[in-house]
Amino acid sequence: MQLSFYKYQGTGNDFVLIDNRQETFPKNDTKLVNHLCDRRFGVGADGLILLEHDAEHDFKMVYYNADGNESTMCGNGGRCMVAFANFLGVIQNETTFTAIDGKHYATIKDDIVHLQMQDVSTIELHENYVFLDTGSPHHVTFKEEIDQFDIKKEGAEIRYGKPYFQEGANVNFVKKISNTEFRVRTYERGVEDETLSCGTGVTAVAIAMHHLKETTATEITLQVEGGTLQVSFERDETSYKNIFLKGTATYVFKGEISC
Ligand SMILES: N[C@H](CCC[C@H](N)C(=O)O)C(=O)O
Repeated sequence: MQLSFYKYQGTGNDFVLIDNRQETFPKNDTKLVNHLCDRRFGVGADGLILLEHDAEHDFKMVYYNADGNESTMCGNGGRCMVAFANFLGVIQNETTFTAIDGKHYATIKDDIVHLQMQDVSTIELHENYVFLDTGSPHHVTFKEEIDQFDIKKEGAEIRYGKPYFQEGANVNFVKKISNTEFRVRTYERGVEDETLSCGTGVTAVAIAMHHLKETTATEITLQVEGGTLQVSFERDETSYKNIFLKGTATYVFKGEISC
């Protein structure tokens, strides 16, 4: 089978994007998705995302981790899908689309995408970490020596350990830079390694830092390995709302692969 794909990246979190509006992609073929994401035998990516028709909104995104399994919301992938939909002419400069965690409003100008994330009303405070779900599950913990530690080892120990076990969680290590800026490195579930950026992850970090009173800002800059992201939000007495993840989403190349 010949498969056309597009490669996009959002602050270094990279994806194989496929226009599946004709519904020809074998969606249950876990081995195929894993192969396409393989950085030596396939295209290479942190994940694969299908663009499909949606009954109510402009399009639907279906997200798969590099391990081949369909997974929960991908914030950087959502931003790349908005850029892809704009490139295909499916949308102009604003959209509402459907993902596994519900509908998302987004705007695009040049290659900057502002993506609205789901509201967050449950935040678990633990002794040395915070857990919250921003469309994907995130464990957030401080790491002073953020440049000098084995993120794959320490990230995997947390991701597979209690209370996550096989279902897992994404693990975000944070260092405060200022009241409005934090450095984040993320070990991603389903990639089972560090990614250069994690959209739902930096969203979780921004909200956790505000909740812990590490910041009074409601527009926060997150320095990630692959670049810089902004997260803005409003806080009412019960939840975080109007949460936006903002940053570049870039077309890299188009290709054909036989598989
Ligand atoms: N690996 C995540 C999904 C992708 C999250 C990340 N790439 C993002 O940008 O939000 C999980 O299985 O929970």
